[in-house]
Amino acid sequence: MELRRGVPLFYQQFKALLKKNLLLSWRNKTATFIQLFASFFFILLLFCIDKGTQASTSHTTAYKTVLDPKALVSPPIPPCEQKFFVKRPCFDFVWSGNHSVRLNRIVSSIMANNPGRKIPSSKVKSFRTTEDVDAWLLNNPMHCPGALHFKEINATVISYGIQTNSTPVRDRGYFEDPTFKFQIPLQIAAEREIARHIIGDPNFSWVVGLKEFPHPAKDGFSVMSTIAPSFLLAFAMFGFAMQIGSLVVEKELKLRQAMSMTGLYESTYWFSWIIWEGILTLVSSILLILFGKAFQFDFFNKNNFAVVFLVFYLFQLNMTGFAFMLSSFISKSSSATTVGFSVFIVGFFTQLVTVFGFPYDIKVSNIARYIWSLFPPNLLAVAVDALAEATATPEDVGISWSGRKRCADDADDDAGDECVISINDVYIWLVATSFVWFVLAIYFDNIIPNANGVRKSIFYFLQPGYWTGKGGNKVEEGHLCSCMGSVPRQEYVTPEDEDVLEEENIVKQDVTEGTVNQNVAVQVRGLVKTYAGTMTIGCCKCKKTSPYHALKGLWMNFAKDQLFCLLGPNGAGKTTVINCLTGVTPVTSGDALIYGYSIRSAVGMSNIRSIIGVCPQFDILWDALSGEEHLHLFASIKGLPPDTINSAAQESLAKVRLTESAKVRTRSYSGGMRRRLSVAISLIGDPKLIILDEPTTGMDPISRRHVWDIIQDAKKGRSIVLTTHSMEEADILSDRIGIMAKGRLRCIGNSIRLKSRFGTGFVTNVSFIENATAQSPPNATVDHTNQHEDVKQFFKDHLDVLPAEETKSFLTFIIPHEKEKLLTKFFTELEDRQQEFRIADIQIGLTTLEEVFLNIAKQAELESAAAEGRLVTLSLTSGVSVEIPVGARFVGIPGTESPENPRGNMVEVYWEQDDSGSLCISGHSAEMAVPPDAQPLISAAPPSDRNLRRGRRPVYGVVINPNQFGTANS
Ligand SMILES: Nc1ncnc2c1ncn2[C@@H]1O[C@H](COP(=O)(O)OP(=O)(O)OP(=O)(O)O)[C@@H](O)[C@H]1O
Repeated sequence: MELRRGVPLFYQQFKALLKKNLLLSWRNKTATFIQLFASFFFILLLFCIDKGTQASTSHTTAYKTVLDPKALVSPPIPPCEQKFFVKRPCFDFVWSGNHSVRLNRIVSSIMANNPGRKIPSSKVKSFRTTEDVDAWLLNNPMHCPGALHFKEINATVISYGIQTNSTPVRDRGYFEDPTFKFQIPLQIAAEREIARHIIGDPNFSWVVGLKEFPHPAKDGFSVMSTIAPSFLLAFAMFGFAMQIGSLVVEKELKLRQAMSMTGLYESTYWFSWIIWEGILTLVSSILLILFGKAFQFDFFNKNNFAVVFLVFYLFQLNMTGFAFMLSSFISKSSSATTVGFSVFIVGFFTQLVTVFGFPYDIKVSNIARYIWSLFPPNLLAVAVDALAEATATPEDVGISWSGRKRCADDADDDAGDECVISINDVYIWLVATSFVWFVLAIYFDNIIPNANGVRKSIFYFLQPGYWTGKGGNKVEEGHLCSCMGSVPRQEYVTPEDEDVLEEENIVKQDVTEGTVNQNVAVQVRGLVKTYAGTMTIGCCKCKKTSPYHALKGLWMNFAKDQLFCLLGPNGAGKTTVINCLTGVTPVTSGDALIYGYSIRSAVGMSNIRSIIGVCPQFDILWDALSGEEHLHLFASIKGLPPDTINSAAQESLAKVRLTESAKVRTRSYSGGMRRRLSVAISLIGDPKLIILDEPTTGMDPISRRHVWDIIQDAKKGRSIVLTTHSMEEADILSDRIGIMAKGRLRCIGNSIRLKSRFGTGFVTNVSFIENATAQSPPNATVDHTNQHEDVKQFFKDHLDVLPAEETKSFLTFIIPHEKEKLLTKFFTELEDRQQEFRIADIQIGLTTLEEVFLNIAKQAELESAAAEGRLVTLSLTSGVSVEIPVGARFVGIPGTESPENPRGNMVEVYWEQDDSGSLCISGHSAEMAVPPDAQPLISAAPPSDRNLRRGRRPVYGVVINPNQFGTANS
């Protein structure tokens, strides 16, 4: 099948990724809804705050333009209850001068003639003198808003004085004005009634009108310029945190790595995200303005639509770039909210500062302004402030499209030269910094180590190969701020195993002759992978790790049309081999050719990606996508022609028996189904090489057998590299097996060869005639012991072996390979005596692959322990403890020498591997005399004994070379 390449592939991948983003957003409806519609809630909040603010200033016309002020005509004395926070019982007024009859009459008239309301006598309190009133007011604060003090001078003159309660009392945000509310009505009433009394005309009157000045509206508290920037920033934070989360999740779950392994262009990846986020921000910006208009904000109604839209759209786009850049530094998606919140908090304060005028003022240096403008919330604040200013009063008309280039103060001639930034300048800043964020996002993404600790050099973009696509993909490992320790060269070690050596020589011959073997799918040429030790300098500590040789020089061929199985204990290096072959991790030295393409070349790797299918060790799937959608996505990324994608996906699903669950989201898949889908993804596009890293892990036996069938089927016409911990799987599926341990290939060959070379020998099961009693007289007892003893003796006499396992009905013997020549004759004779020994059946077979595996793993562990010189304490049954090297078999015990036994005693130590594969002592033999011909190999004591310095004196065993004496070594 011809796969797409170049621009058509870019477009196909772009469409597939856009569809994936659309599906993920659609499936994650709550988050998407919040991202798009959060503006509604913030606009609603702004509306409520605006209404609240208007209510709190409704008593004053200061914030309104007053052109034709209305007069307040002869205001009445208000009831005392209208005084803020008055205490009951309260009085509308108190007065002094009650000893005078005339004055009493005047006050009665004030009460009776109060416009609109007669004042009852219970609401007025009289005193004789001014001092009495003062004493009462002092003792009864807040019980009365005003006092009148009358004095009769003569028949035609009555003087009066007024007192008001001027304690500043605030209610719902504003202070009561005692002059207008209480003093002036009292004054008008007193003067009116005194005049009527003196003139003697009860209807004498005049009209007093109280009017404010006509005035322009005062600049007051503007919700849009003060609170709105923070609110709009908070609204943008939803999208911001989600964008970081989406990018980091794909990184964290290695989804991006899986797509890259399938051949995804880096440019497509970024482009698809930018376009998708661009669409979301476009919609949310339009919705924001529509909601603003719906709530009748002048800010949205009077300013030109395009002017306001561009502010919010460019700001949100800028925040997207900012989010992309920050996501490079974050490795856990759970941190996205924290980062979003932190940016909001910082933005909140810097916006406050911006609204107060810093640094967008002619007096502040340009440098400060440029630095300040790098933080997107500040640009939003300055733009929103300008737009709010332009619609602050009813007379303001807002900013038109053509007016976007004018500074807010330009209209004001006096302050015209003060303005430093127009809305148009904000646009330019937002566009320019968005571009910077996107470029930095790609740059940091390349130079900050990915989930596998791989990154590019900090100057990678200066390499011409990066731009031409030839060799510019060189990657490094380790953290940016880590000082890489020097990587020691991996010394060449000649393989001990003859098959491994032969394989190595075959590959080396190809390398020397420069030939590419046409029968070989993958040729591994001296692959070395060393994870460099790093020294990370933290704030208070320095963490140092030493280099680790994960692969120590692998030479092998994986033939075409064959399944090669890589086995090995945990940490052997299997996944590292796969990661090197798939370009996930760079190789330290050596190379590998996959169908002739080198994994070390960028061009080679891009060709390799189109011909391989990979099933990674852990399922790399989007929970919200279905099995079918996964296959469509990966098929598109791979470059399958669009008209074949659906059929290829259906075929792959059918192969792994997931057709019925094709439309079910993988969140609902069982572990086995997820694994099968991963296998299906690796099969899509008919790859020439399939790499399966533990494909059946976690599967039940039925699913496992089914996947084996799939693999058997897939073997036809292509090569498969399989790693597994299931020996049964390896035995059934493999054409060839390589067992690795500690980064080296330990053996290679087909299953039978490995078993015969590395197994302990032939397993022979002898089963006895069951229910022998049935053929014996009823009360006769069959002596199993005798039966068994005879057979045991027969094996002992002829092959010198004892049973490895014994039950009532069978005996199991392991016959070493060396005895192979004796076997034909031995079994013929045993069969002849079958009746005599009452043997029902004799079965003979090779030892299992598992045993081979365990032997190889144990051998590797022993070698490594010996090389590292690790010590462990052997506690003897005699009570003595000796320090011995891990893996030592025969150990002489110091202090057991005697005149009769001058060489002392030794024990044979039995080793086993614990769950983690490390060697541990399982027991030891009885003490025996060290044979005279045995040679001590080494003393376990290290040259400088730290324990001695601590005052303890450990006993060190003497390792004895088992080859130096005959009997013990058998
Ligand atoms: N990025 C890394 N940095 C340092 N050491 C690493 C890194 N990745 C792997 N290793 C080490 O390399 C060794 C080989 O690891 P690898 O994953 O290849 O083993 P494996 O044979 O696949 O094991 P398993 O069967 O558990 O998957 C291990 O000791 C591992 O700790």
